[in-house]
Amino acid sequence: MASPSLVESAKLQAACQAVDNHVTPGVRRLGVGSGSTIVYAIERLKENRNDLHPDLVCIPTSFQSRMLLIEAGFRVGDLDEFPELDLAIDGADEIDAQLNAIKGGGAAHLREKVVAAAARSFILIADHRKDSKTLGEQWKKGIPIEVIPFAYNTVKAKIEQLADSTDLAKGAYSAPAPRAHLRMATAKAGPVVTDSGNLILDADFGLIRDPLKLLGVLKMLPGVVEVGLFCGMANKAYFGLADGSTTCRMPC
Ligand SMILES: O=C(CO)[C@H](O)[C@H](O)COP(=O)(O)O
Repeated sequence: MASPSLVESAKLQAACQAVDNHVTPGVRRLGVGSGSTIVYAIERLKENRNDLHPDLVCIPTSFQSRMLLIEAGFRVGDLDEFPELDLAIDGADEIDAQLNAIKGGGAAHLREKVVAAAARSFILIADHRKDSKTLGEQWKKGIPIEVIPFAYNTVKAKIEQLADSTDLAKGAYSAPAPRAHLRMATAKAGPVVTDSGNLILDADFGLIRDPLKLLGVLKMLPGVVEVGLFCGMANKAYFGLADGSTTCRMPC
C-alpha cells in the first residue's frame, strides 16, 4: 500500500497539472468539486491567481468547497446566476477505462453531478489508487446513493431485492446479492445528512460491468435523488502517480 505522504503528493500533482492545463485566462465560470484532492486544486488556483480571468466566478459543489473558495478570496456564485460553466474540476473515488466514475465518498455527488453537467468540460483529478479498468475493483465502500429520508428504507429493500426480481440490471454488476447500508456520521450520532438534507445509502454491487445500465435502474427507484455513478461525463482524468509524475487519460 502507498504511504500517506505519497498519496497526498500524488493528489497534489494531479490537481496542479489539471489546474495549470485547463484553468486558462479564458475560463470565466468554473465549477469546483469537493473532497481532499480538490483542496490542492483550490490552493493551485490561488497560486495561479494572476493568470486567471479577472472576473472568474467559482461555483462550489458543497459547503466545504464554498468555504475553501471564500477563504482563498475567490468570488463564488451559483447556478441560478450562472447556469452554464466553462469548466468543472472534481475528484473521484474510482475512475474506469472509459472515464466513468464513482463519486460521493464525501456525500456531495448530487451537487457535483449538477455542476459537472452544467460545464462544457469536466476534468477529474485523482491519485493512482483510483485508477481501474472496471468500477468496483478499487472502491469497496459501495455506490453512494442519495435518497430522501422518507424513502431510505424502501430504497434499501428494493436494492437488496434487485437480484431476486426480474433484474432489470442483469449483467450490469457481479454481486450475487447486492447489499445497501445507511451511511452513518462519525462525529455525530445518527446518519450522514447531505448538503441538500438527504441521506446516503452505500450499495455494494461488486464489479460494475455496465455502469450506465445500473445507473438507469437505480435512478428509477422512487426516492432516489442521485446516484454516484458519473457515466460518460468526464472529458479527461489526471492521475498523480507514486513516482511524483502525472498521467492523463481521455475516454477510450
Ligand atoms: O465525490 C466526492 C465527494 O462527494 C469526492 O470527489 C470523492 O470522494 C474523492 O474525494 P477525495 O479527493 O477526498 O479522495
